[in-house]
Amino acid sequence: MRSACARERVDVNGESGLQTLFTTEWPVRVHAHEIIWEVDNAITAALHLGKLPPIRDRVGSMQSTSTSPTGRGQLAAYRMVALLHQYPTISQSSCSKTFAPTMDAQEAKEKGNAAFQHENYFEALEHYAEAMQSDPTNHIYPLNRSMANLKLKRWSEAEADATAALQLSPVTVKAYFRRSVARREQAKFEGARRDIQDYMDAGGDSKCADKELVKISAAESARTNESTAGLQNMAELSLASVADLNANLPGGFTLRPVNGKGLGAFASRPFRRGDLVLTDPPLYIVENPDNGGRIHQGKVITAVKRLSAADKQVFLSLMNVYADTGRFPNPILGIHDTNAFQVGGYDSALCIVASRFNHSCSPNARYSWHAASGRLRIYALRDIAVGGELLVSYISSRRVYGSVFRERQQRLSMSHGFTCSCATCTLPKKDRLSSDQRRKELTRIWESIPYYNPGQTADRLRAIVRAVRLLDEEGYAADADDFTIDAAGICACHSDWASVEYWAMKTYETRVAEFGEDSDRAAEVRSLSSDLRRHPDAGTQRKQTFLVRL
Ligand SMILES: C[S@@+](CC[C@H](N)C(=O)[O-])C[C@H]1O[C@@H](n2cnc3c(N)ncnc32)[C@H](O)[C@@H]1O
Repeated sequence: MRSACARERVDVNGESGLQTLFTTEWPVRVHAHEIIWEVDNAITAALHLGKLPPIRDRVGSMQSTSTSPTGRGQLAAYRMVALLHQYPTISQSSCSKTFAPTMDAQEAKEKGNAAFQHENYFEALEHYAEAMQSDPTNHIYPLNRSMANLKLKRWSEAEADATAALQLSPVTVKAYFRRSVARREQAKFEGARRDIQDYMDAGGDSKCADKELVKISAAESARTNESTAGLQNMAELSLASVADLNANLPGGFTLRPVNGKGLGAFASRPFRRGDLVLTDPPLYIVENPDNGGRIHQGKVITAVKRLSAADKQVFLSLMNVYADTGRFPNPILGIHDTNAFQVGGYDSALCIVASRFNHSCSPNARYSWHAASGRLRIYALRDIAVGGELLVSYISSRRVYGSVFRERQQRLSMSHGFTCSCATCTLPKKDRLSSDQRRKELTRIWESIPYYNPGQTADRLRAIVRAVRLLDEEGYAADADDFTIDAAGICACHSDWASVEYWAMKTYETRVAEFGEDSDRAAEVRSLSSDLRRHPDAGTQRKQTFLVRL
């Protein structure tokens, strides 16, 4: 064990304390928590002494040269670097503020504790989040929030909070324990066991540790016996939670874990192009400011707070892709942003079941808002066999089929917070380049269409045919109507009524299959052929018959 004398030195002078820490030959039996305790202490002292910058430099250089024979000194160094990253901009004058929790934070924590005692875990989450915002240096707030998240079975959030508590204070025994539970529930057994080891190293209760290790082993063997295909990849939800979710689905598909994407929806019956897969009433709808560029945070929070307890629970079971990023300190906003659909112009709606559908850059299904019934619908864009994943596109038509791999990756990462791993984005390089070529050509055609002069109408129609074929080759089963509607219009200018009929019918069929017969989009083109006959541009060009067809 370390001598009391060394510990005193750490207490009074962060810098020399650290020097002691990293130049001492550590006996093998020294526990990690002791080193970490020292490191934590040294940082505190350094902050008070205003000696943070020299310590930061020193740790940087010591990281790779720790003298600990057990490797634990190195672990401590890494944790220390993590800790220092929390304070990169702290000036000497702000040190005391950093370590003196504000009244607001304390008050929020107490409100959180009161809510927790009354089993209002959801409310507790919010108070702890407020406390964390007012005082991001106090490990107790994320620690408490991790417990509230455990009660709500929000395992990945509980794990993230426990990690945050440990980054702020690496000897928080409870945080190791809570993180182990959260990891066990997510089937991260190795991490869960490591946490229990750290829990014991940090002085945790050995009986509790033993019980938890038994639970980890039981969960692991239950999982090994689990025969359902795909469950091996499950990282977000426990088996029981997935079963609960499946019990409440409308039919036609089930939810299953998909590698690296959380859950996804898989067909449990065959679908034909145009079949209605789902009609989903929103939990809530909020108006977004600035034409949908940003979410209206206050309105979202109010809408969620007004939900029934059961609906709140369902809401909280949804994915929060921002949980570990700090982009949305309030998890409500992170969940909303991950899952909400833009509907009816610039509003956003949260639909529980539809939210489980993953994105593809070559989707086989599409969501559309049916304003008359106030429901979000999902239609099959292609025939889908039993077992196929139902995939929608989260970004609008031309932005998907007209964008190459890199542009789509960037767009989805910026606007939706994830790196797309759909089948198109993970094609082997050669095939991906071909896909990029097709999408570039689609953009070129789209941009060139308005510039064909009246003498080149046959070429314009041929370009439209080429575009529809490219969509098909690309496995992109939507949006042919973007092109066919133009073909109908241009044929009307030349009074080619047979062609108008043909292209108008193609456009209508697409809209019916993709949005439903009773949709506004289908209604817009239902009488396209007769509308075009009356259109002011009809017959304005030399009469001509075109035989260009798909
Ligand atoms: C609306 S949720 C979809 C359902 C989600 N998979 C679940 O488990 O609840 C959106 C999240 O799913 C994941 N996801 C969906 N499509 C994806 C894709 N093509 N590639 C990678 N992750 C995807 C991302 O984490 C994204 O933030």
